[in-house]
Amino acid sequence: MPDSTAHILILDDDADVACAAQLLLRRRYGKVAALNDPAQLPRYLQQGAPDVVLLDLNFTPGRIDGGEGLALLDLLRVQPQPPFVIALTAYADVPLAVEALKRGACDFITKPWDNARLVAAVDAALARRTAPRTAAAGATAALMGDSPAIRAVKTMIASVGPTDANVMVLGENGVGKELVARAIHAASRRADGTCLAVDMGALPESTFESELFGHRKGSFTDAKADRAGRFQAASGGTLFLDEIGNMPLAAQAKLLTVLERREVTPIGADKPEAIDVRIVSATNLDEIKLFDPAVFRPDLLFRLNTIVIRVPPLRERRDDIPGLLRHYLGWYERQYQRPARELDVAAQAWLVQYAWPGNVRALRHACERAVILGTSAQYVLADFGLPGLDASAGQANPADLPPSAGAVHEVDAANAAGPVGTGSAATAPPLRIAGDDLTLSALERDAIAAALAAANGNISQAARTLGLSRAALYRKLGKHGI
Ligand SMILES: Nc1ncnc2c1ncn2[C@@H]1O[C@H](COP(=O)(O)OP(=O)(O)OP(=O)(O)O)[C@@H](O)[C@H]1O
Repeated sequence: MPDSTAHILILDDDADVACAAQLLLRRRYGKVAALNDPAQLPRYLQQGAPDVVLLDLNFTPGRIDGGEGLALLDLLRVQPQPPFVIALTAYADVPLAVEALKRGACDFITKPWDNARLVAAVDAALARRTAPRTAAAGATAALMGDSPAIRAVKTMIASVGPTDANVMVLGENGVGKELVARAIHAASRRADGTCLAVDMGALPESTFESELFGHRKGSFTDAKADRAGRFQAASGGTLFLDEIGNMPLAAQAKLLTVLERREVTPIGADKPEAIDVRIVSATNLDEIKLFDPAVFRPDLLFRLNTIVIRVPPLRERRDDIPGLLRHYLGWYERQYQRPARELDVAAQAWLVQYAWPGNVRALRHACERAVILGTSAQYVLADFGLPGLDASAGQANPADLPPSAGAVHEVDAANAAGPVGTGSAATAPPLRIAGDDLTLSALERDAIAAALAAANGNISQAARTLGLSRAALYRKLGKHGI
C-alpha cells in the first residue's frame, strides 16, 4: 500500500541496483534514500531512523562471505528504533540469506528481483511497524516440537523466563540453543528490550574488551569515536553469550570480574558503568569438559549456571521430526514461492530414523535443499541430499541407517533414489560415492570434514582452523550437506 510517511533506505554498493530500487520505491513511499558506501551508515542513522532498510549483504567486490552485510545488520538491530531489514542476496547465496534471517532480518530478496515481490516485501515490513517492538526480532522461529523432551524444555523456559536468573543452555550444535535463549528473553520482564547475541568463541582476544565493554574516543589508534560495548547495547535486555566454552581463560577472568561487580569500564574511561543485563549463555561442550578447570573457570561457571537447560539432540526426540519437516518444507515453499508438496511416506520414515548429526539446523538445510532441487510430485529421500543415506542400501530398512553421518561423501543427486517403497529404488542405480573426486568443491568439503574432525565437531574451532567465520562455515556445511 502506498505510504507517504514511510522512510526507506537502500544500502547497496552497486549504484545502478540502488538507483533502480530507488526509482521503483519512490513512487510508493514518502522518503526513499540510497547509500553506496556502508561507512556512511552511522552518520545517516544519526540524522533519522528509517522504517525499512534494503541491505545488500556483500559490499566489497570479491568478498562473498556476507560478513560485512551481517555486521551492518547487527548495527541496525541495536539502533534505538531498529528498522525492519530486508536482505538482498545473489540467487545462489540462500544460506547467507538464511543467516541474515536468523540474525534478525525480516525477509530477503534475491537479485535480480521481481519488482512486485520487492514492493510486497517492503509493504509487509511496513505493516509490522505497528506490531510490538519485540516482533522486530521477527525471524526468531518458535521452538517447535511436542516430544516429552522438548516439552520439558518449554516448561523450564516458562518457569525461569520471568526470573532474572542467569541461565546456561547446553546441547550439541544446531539443537536450538539460541532459540531457547531468545524464548527465555521473550518470556522475561525484559522482553521489550534487546536480546543481543555475542559469539564469545569468535571474539579475538585483542578486541574482546572493546567489543564487550566499549571504548572511549582516542583510547587506542583505531578508536575514532566513543563506542558502546555489547553490555551497554543490551542494557535493559538480555545478553546471549554463545559458545562460552570456547573462551580463552584470560577472557573468562575478565568476564567474571564484570559479572561479579555488575559494572564495566570501557577502555579509556576513568570510571565504571553499572550494567543491567540478564545473562543467558550457551555451549556445546560436554559437561565433563565444562567442569574441567583447565578448560573453564569453576567460579565463572558458578556465576553463569544458576539454572541449566539441556536441549537434547534430535535423535533423542524423533517424535519432533515429522512436525519439523512439515514446518520447514512449508516455510521454504513460501520463501521460494514453490507449490506445496507432500513428503513421500517412505522418505519420512527414513528421515525420522536418520541420526541427524547436525540436529535441527541440518534438518532445516535439508528441507531448503529439497524445496529448491526436488522435481517430483512428492518430496523423495534423494531431494534432501543427506550424506550417509546411501540408497544402495535399498534392501535396508530405516533402522539400518548409520548412527552418524560423520563420513562425508558426495552423492550424485541425479542418480539418487528413494528407499524401498518409493517405487523407484528397485530400478534406480545406487548413489555414486566419489572416492577420488578432485573438484574444488570436493576438496573444500574434505578440508571442512578434516577440520571438524580435528576440532571434535567444535564449529568455532574448525572455523578458526579454516580461516572462516562461524557463519561462513555454517553456510558451507549447508552447501555440502554436512
Ligand atoms: N525446536 C525447533 N523448532 C524450530 N526450529 C528450530 C528448533 N530448534 C532449532 N531450530 C532451528 O535450527 C537452527 C539452529 O538453531 P540454533 O541456532 O538455535 O541452534 P544452536 O544450538 O544455538 O546451534 P549452535 O550451537 O551451532 O550455535 C535455526 O535455524 C533454528 O531456527
